[in-house]
Amino acid sequence: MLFHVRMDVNIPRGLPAEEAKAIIAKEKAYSQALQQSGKWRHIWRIAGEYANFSIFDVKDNAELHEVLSGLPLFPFMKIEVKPLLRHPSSIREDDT
Ligand SMILES: O=C(O)C[C@H]1C=CC(=O)O1
Repeated sequence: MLFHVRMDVNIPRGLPAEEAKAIIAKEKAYSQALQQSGKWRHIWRIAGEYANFSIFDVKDNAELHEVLSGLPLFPFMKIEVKPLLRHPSSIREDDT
């Protein structure tokens, strides 16, 4: 199943810089492993915001929840999810 996900990150100002740096490094490794696996299909930065639009390809809602709640930055994120399905006019082979 495909999901469009928006993640807005808000790291509290009080979090020590070294701690924030370590969490961001973990997040990058976690994200890149999921991209390698094919479950995190796309990620784009939203210009001018500490936020991204992503496309996930996972088995079901439960797997999406597991993946998202495992994000090292999860405690500092607002996440919005929209389920996607193939558009009947689509000419692309890879959007299911
Ligand atoms: O920077 C972000 O958008 C938040 C998060 C998502 C992937 C990653 O490496 O960091």
